[in-house]
Amino acid sequence: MGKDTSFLFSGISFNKKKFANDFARFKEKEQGNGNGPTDDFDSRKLDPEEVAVSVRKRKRKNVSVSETVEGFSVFKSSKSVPLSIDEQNDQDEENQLSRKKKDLNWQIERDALLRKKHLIHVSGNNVPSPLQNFAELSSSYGCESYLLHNLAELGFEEPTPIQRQAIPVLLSGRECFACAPTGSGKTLAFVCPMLIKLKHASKDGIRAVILCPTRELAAQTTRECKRMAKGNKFRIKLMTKELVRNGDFSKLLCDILISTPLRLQLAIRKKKVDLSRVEYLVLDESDKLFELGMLKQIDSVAKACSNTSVIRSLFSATLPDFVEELARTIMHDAVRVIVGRKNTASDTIKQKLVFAGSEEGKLLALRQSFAESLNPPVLIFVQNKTRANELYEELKFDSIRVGVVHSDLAQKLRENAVDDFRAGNMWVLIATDVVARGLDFKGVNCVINFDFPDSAAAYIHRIGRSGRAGRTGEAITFYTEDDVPLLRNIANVMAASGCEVPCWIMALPKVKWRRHHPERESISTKPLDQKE
Ligand SMILES: Nc1ncnc2c1ncn2[C@@H]1O[C@H](COP(=O)(O)OP(=O)(O)OP(=O)(O)O)[C@@H](O)[C@H]1O
Repeated sequence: MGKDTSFLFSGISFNKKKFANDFARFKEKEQGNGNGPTDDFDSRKLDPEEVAVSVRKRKRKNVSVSETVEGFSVFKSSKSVPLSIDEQNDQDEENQLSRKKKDLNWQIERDALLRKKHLIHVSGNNVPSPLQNFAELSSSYGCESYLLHNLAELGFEEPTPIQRQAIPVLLSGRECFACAPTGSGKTLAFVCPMLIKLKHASKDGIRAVILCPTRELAAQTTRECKRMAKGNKFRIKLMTKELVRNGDFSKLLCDILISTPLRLQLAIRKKKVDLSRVEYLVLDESDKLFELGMLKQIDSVAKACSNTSVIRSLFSATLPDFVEELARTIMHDAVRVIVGRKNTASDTIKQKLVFAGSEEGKLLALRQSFAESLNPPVLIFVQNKTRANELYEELKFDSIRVGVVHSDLAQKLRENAVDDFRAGNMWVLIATDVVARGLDFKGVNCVINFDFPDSAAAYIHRIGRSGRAGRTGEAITFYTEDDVPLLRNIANVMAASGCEVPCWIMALPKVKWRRHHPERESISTKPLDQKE
């Protein structure tokens, strides 16, 4: 046996006397012309370079290097063999791979912890990491300094949970449907990535569209967008009635267009706008937009945004299952982001239910509560326009500064009412659900549901006008016998956000909520002959 292979049998002694015949045959083969048994591994001369080549070959075939051969660790001894350049490269490659693997695991762990801390729940393939801070926008996503400067000027130190996750999702070019509590900064979550991705103003036509269910919200979003874009020359336009009538978008430069679905649909029909270059389409308050009344309008806008690489995103504080299902069928590889528990109210709002007995009882309770402590600004929601006017007529002589807003008012009056309330000139604003969604009235102390809301979602959005951006707020909901069957549904929302609810209400049977618009007695206390 050649000495080169002796390490394979170290510790084994061969009795040459006892196996003399075998030994003689073996000798013959060894001393022959070199055409010895090629399948006899023991007799082969092992050259270190050959070992290295074989290792590489084996590695390429995904065979582990530390694998043992017939019970012997063949490569243990290779420690003593100096590594060739190829070997060294292989080892470096391997080290790099294991480092990458470690980094990836660390990143996954870090992401999970951050999401857990901020109650962020995600689903989808390869969900991008949540933001640790706003600075990451520039280090990882090329955000320009004007935007970081604007964020700092507004006093936004940390991203809110929805911003932490939705911004990187959209910046990674993924579609997204997101649900986060009222007042949690969803607007910035879709405006910020849009500004970063569009980079600069261009003459290419409309590149982003934001749809909002009401004109007030569209106007507010336009303001917010402009505030964020300060220092950049983006053309950000609100679709007004005048623009639909007289605007010529072929001449009007516009990068980002904000509109209600109806106005945009009209403009599309009149061939006033070309949406074929739209890269971003946002449906804010998406569940409202997907309601029957607006679905057709949304459909025509979505079709007009014909660019196949358009990135669509859906945002709301309430995300019913039917919207999720719809979203899944129309979106590609979308990421779902939920902050907290889906369809719950903000936990900074103290919620209360008050039995008012009758319509008359509600007015009494309201006046009594104002007499005890009126802590403006207060927002009062009623069921319809008639009742909004009736309540306004009752309160306007009560020496409190009160206003009213609903969709029958002229646009200018609507705007004035909202602006006066925002500015603090008006203490109490009586409203229909037209201002229930999205409007950011800073510091509303109390929301009063004078009339029971017509759905759990309406309740969440109405009371969400207070307790915004981490502030505290209060919500009082009056109810009468007519509303008792649906009390449990509201109580569930209250309990989910940590409010106390009487046991008897939680013991009420659960009912499927249909649109709740009971016939209510008039609010007006005027004698019949003086009523309009
Ligand atoms: N990172 C931040 N830090 C502090 N405040 C913020 C931050 N982002 C947004 N805000 C402020 O929070 C408030 C609520 O934001 P926004 O209106 O976007 O909420 P929202 O989640 O869209 O609410 P809604 O569901 O009612 O539409 C605004 O006044 C906004 O300026």
